[in-house]
Amino acid sequence: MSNGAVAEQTTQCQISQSEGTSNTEALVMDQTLILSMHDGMQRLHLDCHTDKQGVLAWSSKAVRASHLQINEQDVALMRSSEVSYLTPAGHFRAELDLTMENAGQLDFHWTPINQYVGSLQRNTLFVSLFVGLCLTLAVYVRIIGWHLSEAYFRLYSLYVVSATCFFIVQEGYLNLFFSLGGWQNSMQLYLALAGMTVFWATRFVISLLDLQALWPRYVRFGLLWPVWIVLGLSLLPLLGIEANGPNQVMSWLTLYISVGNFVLITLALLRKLHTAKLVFIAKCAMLVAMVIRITFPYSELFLRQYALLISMAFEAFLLAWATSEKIKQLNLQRQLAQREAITDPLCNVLNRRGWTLAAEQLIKQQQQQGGVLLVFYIDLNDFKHINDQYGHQIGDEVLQRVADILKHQVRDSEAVGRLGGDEFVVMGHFSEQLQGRLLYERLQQRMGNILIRTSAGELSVSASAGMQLYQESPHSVEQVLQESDQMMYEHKRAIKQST
Ligand SMILES: Nc1nc2c(ncn2[C@@H]2O[C@H](COP(=O)(O)OP(=O)(O)OP(=O)(O)O)[C@@H](O)[C@H]2O)c(=O)[nH]1
Repeated sequence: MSNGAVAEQTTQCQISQSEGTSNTEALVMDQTLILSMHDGMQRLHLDCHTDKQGVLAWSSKAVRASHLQINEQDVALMRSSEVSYLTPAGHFRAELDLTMENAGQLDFHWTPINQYVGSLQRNTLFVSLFVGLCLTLAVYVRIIGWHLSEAYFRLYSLYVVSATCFFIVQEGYLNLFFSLGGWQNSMQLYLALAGMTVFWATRFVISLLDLQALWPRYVRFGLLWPVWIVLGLSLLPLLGIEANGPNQVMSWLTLYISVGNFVLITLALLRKLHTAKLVFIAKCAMLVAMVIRITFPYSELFLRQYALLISMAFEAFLLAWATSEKIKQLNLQRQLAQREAITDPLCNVLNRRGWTLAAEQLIKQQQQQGGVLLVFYIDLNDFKHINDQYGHQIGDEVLQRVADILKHQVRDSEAVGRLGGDEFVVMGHFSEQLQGRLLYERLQQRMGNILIRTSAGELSVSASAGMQLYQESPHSVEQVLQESDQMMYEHKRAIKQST
């Protein structure tokens, strides 16, 4: 026998499905052996030679129960995320009893102990990092959205937490804390978490992209109803109802919902919907990881496990980003709506409501800081005549031009408003009385006789003005308006009497 053959014999197990048969398969240390198994209970006989301690393990989830005897002694399970047994150095014979949930392939790994412990620790660190990241994002988004009524904050957290828990259970990480075969390995828990993940994921995406507003019928009957059915079916085993039929329906419905969801996200992307790009990239990352996992179930650890984990964390991050983008967009819309609510659309100055709010602020400012308040109230003279003679559109141009002139004369801190019709009002707060008077004179001079260029030619417009200078803060905006309106009216009467 050559040296090579001796070395080979010292590090491998011969595995047979019945004792004494010559029909054996070789499990070489540090390599994977895939065996075809039928469902139900079966016994494997192992005849092993090795010069170092090893760990015998498999990652298939089809094994419901296992029991190993080495040299007729029971071997206890190692506490690890996967089912694993410590094997001794030297020559030993072993019997491995396996109960398979269904027929299929089983991947055996037999790894030297030092290598196994190293990879286990690396694995645990890696998983903790990504699971920690996902859960932190879920909590963070929930805290940010706590006081906001938008549903997608809650839905995001529920989705990410369900998906992370599903991953933890599926990969067997709870086996590190609880003895194997306990509740954490139950099919009920696995199905319930799968159902919840599909449910919250679908509802989150629908809510974030407002898909129901775009395709109300399809989203309602084609996605929301099926997703409720999936959730219901996934919870059936928890109520003690276990059957293969509902599980199959759930699998097919889940596939249909995922495809439907993906199609709508793609359509939303094509419509250039806000945040659709981020959601699309996130879903593509998950899709690629899942395809890899399904296509290469026995590939190396990175592809089998980490690809899904990294995609999950990447997806959680992108969806959190999409959620914050959505909030930014909503805030912008709100600000715009608030601005619109206080702005005069024709003249782009404050409307009565906006001006009243600004005036209240200026009165408060004077109460706190002292100084004077100037109020300048104008009403165009015979504006009706302009409308009648040149038309409403030219009238509008005149009003816009008057508003422009007023805005140009004042600082940003002064409130310029159109109270309605051809009435405008300016209010400013000044630390010195002189500053207020100077503005008044400037406005009065500018508004005395205005030449306005319109599309009907140059028009001469005049205005009556009322001015009030308050050294003591007025009681209310109404008082200010009443008094300055009165002054303006007197001015107008004087003009009319003189003509
Ligand atoms: N073009 C235009 N006209 C408006 C608008 N709002 C009100 N008006 C007109 O403004 C005119 C205001 O008429 P009055 O309040 O009688 O004022 P006036 O013609 O300037 O007369 P006196 O104030 O007495 O000098 C009315 O004919 C309204 O129809 C608007 O947004 N655009």
